[in-house]
Amino acid sequence: MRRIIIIGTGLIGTSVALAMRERGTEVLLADRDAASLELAVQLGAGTPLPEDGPDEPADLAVVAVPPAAVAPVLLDAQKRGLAHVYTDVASVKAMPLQEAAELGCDLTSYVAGHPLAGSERSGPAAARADLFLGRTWALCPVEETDSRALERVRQLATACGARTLTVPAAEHDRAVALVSHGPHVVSAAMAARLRGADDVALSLAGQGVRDVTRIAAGDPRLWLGILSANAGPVADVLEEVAADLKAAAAHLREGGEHALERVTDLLVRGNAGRARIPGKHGGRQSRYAVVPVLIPDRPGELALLFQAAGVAGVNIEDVSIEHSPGLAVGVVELSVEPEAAQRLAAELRARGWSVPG
Ligand SMILES: NC(=O)c1ccc[n+]([C@@H]2O[C@H](COP(=O)([O-])OP(=O)(O)OC[C@H]3O[C@@H](n4cnc5c(N)ncnc54)[C@H](O)[C@@H]3O)[C@@H](O)[C@H]2O)c1
Ligand SMILES: O=C(O)C(=O)C[C@]1(C(=O)O)C=C[C@@H](O)C=C1
Repeated sequence: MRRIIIIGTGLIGTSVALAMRERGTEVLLADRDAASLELAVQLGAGTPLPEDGPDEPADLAVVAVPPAAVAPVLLDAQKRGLAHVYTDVASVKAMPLQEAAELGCDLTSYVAGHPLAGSERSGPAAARADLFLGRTWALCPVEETDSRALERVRQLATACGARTLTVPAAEHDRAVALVSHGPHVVSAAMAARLRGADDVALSLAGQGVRDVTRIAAGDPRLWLGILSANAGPVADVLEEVAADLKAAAAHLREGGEHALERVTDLLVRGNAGRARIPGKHGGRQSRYAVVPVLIPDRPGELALLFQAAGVAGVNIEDVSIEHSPGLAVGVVELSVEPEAAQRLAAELRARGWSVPG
């Protein structure tokens, strides 16, 4: 694709833009929020879409705004003739499709889409070009959809490193209620218990509670829009989870062999369900190697670490810090090109850093 337009330069829109820029596609960006647009431009995601549109329609326009804004933004883009083909990335599909039809959008050139990749963070600062690598990208064509439009959106997903799954919108929404929207609410319910947690409990927080609550950090406004647009299927999942939790609580209070067997049954069913999730721990594939470094909790340590990487001539592509409150050390994970990982580890060890593995 020669040129695409991204409307909505948040986490997903900017990530698509960065992925396509890496492949040499020209990207024109628009967002109603001037600061988001400016940051996306500074990150190298593309150039601002001129007020009066492009000189000729782009190959594709990606509408990357919250679910409730998809149909009106699509209608406006189509009226302005911004592109030949349009897609969106919203986490629900039936509602935007229905609203697009009601507003009189052209459904032949619009392919509803949803990349199953994201983050608990929002905005362009959290965007990354490799966000979609190895992930599934759902496409929900309708009867009216032009097959060439479908093919073009499939090309976009493939160019971003994802594999596509074509699925009817209603089926998509029921499926994501189970694998994405329900889990979000469950995570929020557990994380909400921590609001009143005391210092002892918080200092005992390990990886388990971090894993279970990571997605609870997501933007409540965006998530309310997602959940309310998929209310019935999400409520079905939550009722089943609630029934399991209620039964587990009752059996634990009751105690005794029989009751505890019922708790074991839930844990075993949990093992079986978890084992069915495809892929390596469901995690994002990355093209980078990760070098873990133990780092003392002292001012200036990170600066020294980055300086050592500079001396080794290694570019740090990404960095994350695992740090438990009150502990004197943390683990910094440096993401680097695979061929640079050994060189970096050797340089850091030579300078006295502890690099496990
Ligand atoms: N966050 C995730 O993990 C994730 C994953 C897959 C899909 N999605 C979907 O992607 C879409 C965007 O989510 P995000 O996480 O990138 O959100 P975000 O908040 O990071 O970005 C949304 C952007 O859309 C802009 N915007 C809102 N209304 C607009 C309008 N009318 N015109 C132009 N710009 C407008 C906002 O200013 C913002 O910059 C949502 O539909 C969401 O359901 C999110
Ligand atoms: O990894 C995360 O942080 C996400 O929440 C991503 C996630 C998901 O549930 O998998 C969340 C919502 C999107 O619609 C797609 C992906």
